Amino acid sequence: MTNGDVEQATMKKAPSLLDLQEKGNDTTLSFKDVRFEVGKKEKRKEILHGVSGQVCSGEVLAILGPSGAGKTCLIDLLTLEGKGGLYTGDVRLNGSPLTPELFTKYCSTVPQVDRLWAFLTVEETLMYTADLLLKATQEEKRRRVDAIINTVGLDGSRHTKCGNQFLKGLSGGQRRRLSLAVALVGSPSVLFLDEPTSGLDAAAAASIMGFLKELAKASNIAICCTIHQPSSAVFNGFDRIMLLSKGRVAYLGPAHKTESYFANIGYPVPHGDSIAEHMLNVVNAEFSDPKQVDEILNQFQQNDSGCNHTGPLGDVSSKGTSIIAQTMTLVRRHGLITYRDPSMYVGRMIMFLVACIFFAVIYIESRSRSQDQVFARMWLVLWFLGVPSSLGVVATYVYNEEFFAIKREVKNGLLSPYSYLLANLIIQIPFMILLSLFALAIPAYGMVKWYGPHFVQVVMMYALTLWSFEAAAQLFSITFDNPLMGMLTYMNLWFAGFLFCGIMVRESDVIWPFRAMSYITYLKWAIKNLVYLDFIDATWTGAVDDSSSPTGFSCNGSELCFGRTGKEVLSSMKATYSAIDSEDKLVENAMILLAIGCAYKLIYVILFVRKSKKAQLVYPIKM
Ligand SMILES: Nc1ncnc2c1ncn2[C@@H]1O[C@H](COP(=O)(O)OP(=O)(O)OP(=O)(O)O)[C@@H](O)[C@H]1O
Repeated sequence: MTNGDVEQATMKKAPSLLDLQEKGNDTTLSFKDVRFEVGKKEKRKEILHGVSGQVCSGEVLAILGPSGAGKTCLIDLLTLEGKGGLYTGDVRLNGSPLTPELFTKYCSTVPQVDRLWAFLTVEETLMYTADLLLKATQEEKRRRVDAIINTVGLDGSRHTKCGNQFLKGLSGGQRRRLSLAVALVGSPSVLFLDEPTSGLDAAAAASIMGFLKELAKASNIAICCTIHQPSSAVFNGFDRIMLLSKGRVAYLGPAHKTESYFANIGYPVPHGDSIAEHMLNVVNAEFSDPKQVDEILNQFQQNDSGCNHTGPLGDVSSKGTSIIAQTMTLVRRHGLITYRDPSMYVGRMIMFLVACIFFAVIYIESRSRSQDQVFARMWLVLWFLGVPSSLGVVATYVYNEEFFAIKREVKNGLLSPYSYLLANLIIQIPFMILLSLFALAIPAYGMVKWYGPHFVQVVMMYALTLWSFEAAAQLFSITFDNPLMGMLTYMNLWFAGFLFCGIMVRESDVIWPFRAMSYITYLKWAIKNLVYLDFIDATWTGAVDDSSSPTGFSCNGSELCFGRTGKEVLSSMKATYSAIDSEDKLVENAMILLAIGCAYKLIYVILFVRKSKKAQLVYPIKM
């Protein structure tokens, strides 16, 4: 028995979403004379040339067309998802202009690229979605999730992780079905799917289209999808189609009337060809006669009466949980993901431990705290701080991926960006302390004997440094869409921090405006405090009282002579490294570091909220 058979078999037993017969109110998404143009002045190019149509509840509208016809641009416009360019026209939901708020309440999207949480199973993914979205008892949510799993035929895979390129999990088709299942949790009135059959074999594609048709009817949902190259079986799953070519409508109407329409305008389907294949061929501007394509486009008369519902939209009172409830769910969800996914923290913990043990072995002689090991000990602090903090670059990548998944959830009304930011902070802080313990406990305190009584202060200062770097990593993770750009910027910041930390070059030797870097680098403030805490109260060997020396001590003729006490050693070091503090400035330094970290975090929060809520508005037509 194959997986599919098991799924089919189980489908018969449990109730499906279609059996629940939750019929929403009648809905019409209408769009009139929508246009999309890019470029300015003489480079201006119109891509959608006044497209009109509508999607009604209970039916599936498929947007078809050859490559470059404008399908993605149209679905982007309808889902307020554009990426640059000017969108104009009139898009309405039951007569009201479609705003981002209305979209979040009543619509849901299934993007072409599945943005699933790789380390969660099918069941966990849907249960967390239900927890985030629905005001219902656990039992009600469980029942709904079970029905959805059964509906999309994933019962046999309910405990399989979603997976990604590194983790084996669901197959491509199963991932598509899970993305659809996630979108169904909130019972949307309008469902948009971008290429729902991409990556599926012919049978799976036909089955998903058949299911969508049934779902549209059973739940009274308006479904709008783009399809690249439908097979005959897939084509039969559409109620209505909109055929696009060169950004214009070549046909809009019932799918079953397509064949007669093309025959009437002089393009009958040749014997043996499928209607889907034929119509895509005759409107293909790149591979057919352009005059023929223009003729077909000019012949089309918009007379699709369709529906025109203007009544109230569906009841959404059972949707939308409080920010606190969402935060708690997200803490549980991301706690579990963090536990399972080594890329964010667990991998770094191991790398911190290994890297710091390596440095401790290399600098093992510095445990003697003798005069000739003073600088070695300071360098060790720098390595302990510098190398682990550079690994924050991993976070830049991971947060970038996470952002796009969260953005999708914000768009589909699952959560507020503030809940995510709060949950992230709640998880981040203990992990920063854990990371610090991995970096310091064995290597620093076990191996090179850092000054024990200051353990807690050192760990806290170290955790604060890591948190500040993490804030920068988060900011750069969303500054650019491309994670590589964020990673490069993070590494630049880190290198600048290393250069201007007060050890490599004297602050006073650096010309302005570069000197400003030494004030905003994290490492400088962290090194000051960590060196101070390890040095100040420890006893140093090799120096003895010497009343004949102006310093009051000497080292049996050795030139490497820093002092007997921590204070003397730090004062001597300060002559070479102005960044070293011999006075207690622990609180001041920590506060400066915290302020820099908070500044990065604040910019991150502002950018995150703006970007995650960003919607491409469709402007009214210019008169
Ligand atoms: N921002 C943009 N700037 C310039 N041209 C654009 C932009 N966005 C889309 N286009 C152009 O508009 C046309 C329609 O693009 P669109 O992605 O909507 O096609 P499509 O029908 O979805 O094609 P495919 O099936 O191959 O994905 C293409 O020629 C594309 O190059």
